[in-house]
Amino acid sequence: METTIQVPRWTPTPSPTSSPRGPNVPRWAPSPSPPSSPKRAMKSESFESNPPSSQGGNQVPRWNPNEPNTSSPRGYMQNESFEPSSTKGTHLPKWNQSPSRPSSPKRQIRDENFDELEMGTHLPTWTQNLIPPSSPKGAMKNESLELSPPSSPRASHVPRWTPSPSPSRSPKGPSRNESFDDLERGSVASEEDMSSDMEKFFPFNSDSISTSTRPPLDSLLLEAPSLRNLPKVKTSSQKPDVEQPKQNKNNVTRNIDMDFTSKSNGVFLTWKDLWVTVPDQQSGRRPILQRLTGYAQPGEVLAIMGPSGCGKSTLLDALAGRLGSNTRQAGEILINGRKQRLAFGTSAYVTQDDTLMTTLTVREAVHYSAQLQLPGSMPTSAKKERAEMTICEMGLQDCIETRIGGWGKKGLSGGQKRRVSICIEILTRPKLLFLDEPTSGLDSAASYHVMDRIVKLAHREGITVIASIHQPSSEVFELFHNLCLLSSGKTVYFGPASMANEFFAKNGFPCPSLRNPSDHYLRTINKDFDLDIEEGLGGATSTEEAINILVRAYKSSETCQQVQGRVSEICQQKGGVLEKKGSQASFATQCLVLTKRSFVNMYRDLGYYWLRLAIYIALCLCVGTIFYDIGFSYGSIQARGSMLMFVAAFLTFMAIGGFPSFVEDMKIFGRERLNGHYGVGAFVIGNSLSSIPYLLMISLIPGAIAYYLVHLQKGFEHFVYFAILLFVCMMLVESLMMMVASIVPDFLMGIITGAGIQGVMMLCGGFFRLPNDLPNPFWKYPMYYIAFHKYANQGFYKNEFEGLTFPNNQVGGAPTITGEEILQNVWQVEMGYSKWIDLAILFGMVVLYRLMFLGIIKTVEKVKPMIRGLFAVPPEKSKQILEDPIDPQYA
Ligand SMILES: Nc1ncnc2c1ncn2[C@@H]1O[C@H](COP(=O)(O)OP(=O)(O)OP(=O)(O)O)[C@@H](O)[C@H]1O
Repeated sequence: METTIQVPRWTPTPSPTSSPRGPNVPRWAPSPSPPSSPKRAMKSESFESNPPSSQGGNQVPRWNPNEPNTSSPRGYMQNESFEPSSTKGTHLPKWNQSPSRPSSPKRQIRDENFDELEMGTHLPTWTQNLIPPSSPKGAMKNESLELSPPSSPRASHVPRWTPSPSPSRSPKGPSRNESFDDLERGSVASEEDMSSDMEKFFPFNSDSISTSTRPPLDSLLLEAPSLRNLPKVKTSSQKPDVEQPKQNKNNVTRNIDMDFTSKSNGVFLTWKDLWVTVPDQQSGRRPILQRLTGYAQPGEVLAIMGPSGCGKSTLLDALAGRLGSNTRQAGEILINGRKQRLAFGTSAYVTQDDTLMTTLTVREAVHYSAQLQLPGSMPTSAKKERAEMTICEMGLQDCIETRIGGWGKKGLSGGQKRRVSICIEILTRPKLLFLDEPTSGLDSAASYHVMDRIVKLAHREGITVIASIHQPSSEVFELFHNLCLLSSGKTVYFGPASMANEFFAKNGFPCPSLRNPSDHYLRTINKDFDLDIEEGLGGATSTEEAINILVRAYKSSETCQQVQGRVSEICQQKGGVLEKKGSQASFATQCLVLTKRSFVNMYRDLGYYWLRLAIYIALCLCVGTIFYDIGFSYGSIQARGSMLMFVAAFLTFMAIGGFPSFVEDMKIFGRERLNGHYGVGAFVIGNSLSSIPYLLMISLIPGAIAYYLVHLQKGFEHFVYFAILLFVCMMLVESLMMMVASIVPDFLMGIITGAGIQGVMMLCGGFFRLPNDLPNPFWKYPMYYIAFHKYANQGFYKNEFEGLTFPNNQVGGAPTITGEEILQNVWQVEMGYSKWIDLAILFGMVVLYRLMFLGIIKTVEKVKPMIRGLFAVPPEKSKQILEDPIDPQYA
């Protein structure tokens, strides 16, 4: 029987884009020995079936496609018997072990089974390297194999993670079989160019860079001209103008000038000896991050991984300048080698919780965001186009018309919301992108595609991406350039993601065959459940010990030194000052878009105004029927006063009902403000203008019901004044609540605070205690004059009583009493100015309160970093001040 080398159809990764981390250490190492020895082949198998011991971990052999294992039929037989029926179930497929194969009948059978198994999937480009270039049958076989039907139950043996050497880096690449070259020429060329481009600024090993092929959809979406107004990293079609450095695993001493030239607009972020502590009852302060050093650079994705609570989000917050006020930070964070302030438009941050406007559809949310952020010079159609493309990039086209939904009303799923949040932040292609758990809530395929898009975007646009991630699949893990692995705030590993496996293996914790590497790392260093780890040191090592071994090993490793060297290089270079990525839309556009968006939100959110309208109507019907046709008797003087007081105090007090919705708006504002979408001024104007129609509606409809049922003073102008005054009072209460929200962002606490403030104002507003009876100095001066109820009462009273005459029941008095006399003597109203002045004062208070809101936000923005700066500890002192007393050996 003629034996022909066959290439299995099985592909290591689900999509052609996911290939290529060269240096990933394969679980199985086929031929560390001279290829001619049959015994060697057996050796390699026995090595595979028994995971390396801790000592052996240092010597994880690498698969080498260039090392032919040509002459051992026995070797292949051994391989065969070993592989498919193995109870271990964790072996790599045989073909992976034997880059070049001699004639073997068994081989033929085996390969056919694999072909059956994998029919329908495309032959990965790298498998071509297994075919000896001299074999004329290789091409024929490959073609015929495409037709083999799938049936094998061996699917369960398909490994999840394989080394996937990149075709672009294979020395055998050029001799690939013709048919495949035709199929994949474009993508291979692209990969090669991308790879060479990346090599320039990757310090460790150019082999380890993810160089994925670009699917047609992606090129359609991401290469659109409208997406390219930011300076770009060289892409596949562009040749680097600087000669590439030689591929060198430990090459960190590259020309940094070149980095900054080719990425002049990119952001190099470095942190050195970074500590973050929080107050702790027992020990004063507790370290969350301990002496972290690292860097992130343009075009690359740094993944921060570690067990839950290890400090991933804290690291992101520290780097993004968003630490909580109770934290203290020490160490140095530099942007392009300079001390610069982040946040407020210099970077984009997708936080863990999705703060989105729940009433909007996906399309609306992204469109509004595009209009808010993209330059005014860009035509509206181009903005829309970019929004649509970004939605498609994140795979949201099917739910584009679905409302985001939230509390009480289900809309998008958690994973879909995540993607909307990412969409909004990548619209402008920010230079620095922080992603906190970008794949949480996503299935593995969605996670892969989302991360793949982000990696490609980062590469093409020169974006520096730092992402915290919980448990990436092996395919997602392969996409990352660098990995920062934390445990209890300490660095377990920082370096190329592709070399982490080697690091773990070297230090006695090799990743078992077929286990997802990220799973393995997390299992090894998660001490929350303090289980003995299964592998490494024979299962006798506690997690705590394992962490300590790894932390220590990392500190003394060459990788650590390289990282520190790289950080120093970047710091010395002093790159450009970070430009604000913030909105490029004009202030007028921002106001307009925010007004529109807010108006739509208020319209769709029942709790904002519609519920209030219903309750106001009900209340006004109550008032109208209780005080129905109030008349002009002497007793009606008191009744009018009470009814008007209820309107001024209680109807306006009800404006508090919209506070929860406003707090949600504030959260969105907070996120968008920090990411530089717009400023406080635009938000205040947008919110004020959008609420006017609703407040007018609430003032007019319920106001009319109350006014005309009670038969207050006749004359349309009196009703108009009544309605306007009610409207201004409601705006005023909303402004007051805005101020409260800026200080107390929790809605329950905010409502209590707001209600308390209004209660005090009501008390000293001149109704429950007449102005002249209010105790001096506090209640009369200044409280009576501060309380808006004073002006509201006076306005309503003047509007109602002026011009009326009542019978006088008082003994010895005049038969009648005028409205002016009542105002002066009964209600003790200041008569020196007209009711319109009261209205103007109230309107002035609305403006003042909103300005105060603006002032508070601005002040907090300015003062917070100053306070943080005061408490921050310079790097040289950080060690003495914040040294961890619990674990001094690692400090
Ligand atoms: N401002 C703070 N005040 C008090 N403790 C804090 C503060 N910020 C973070 N911590 C604590 O620091 C630890 C790390 O928190 P962090 O949110 O960074 O963890 P994480 O790794 O992102 O976790 P997860 O993956 O679950 O989101 C937690 O124990 C948390 O309670």
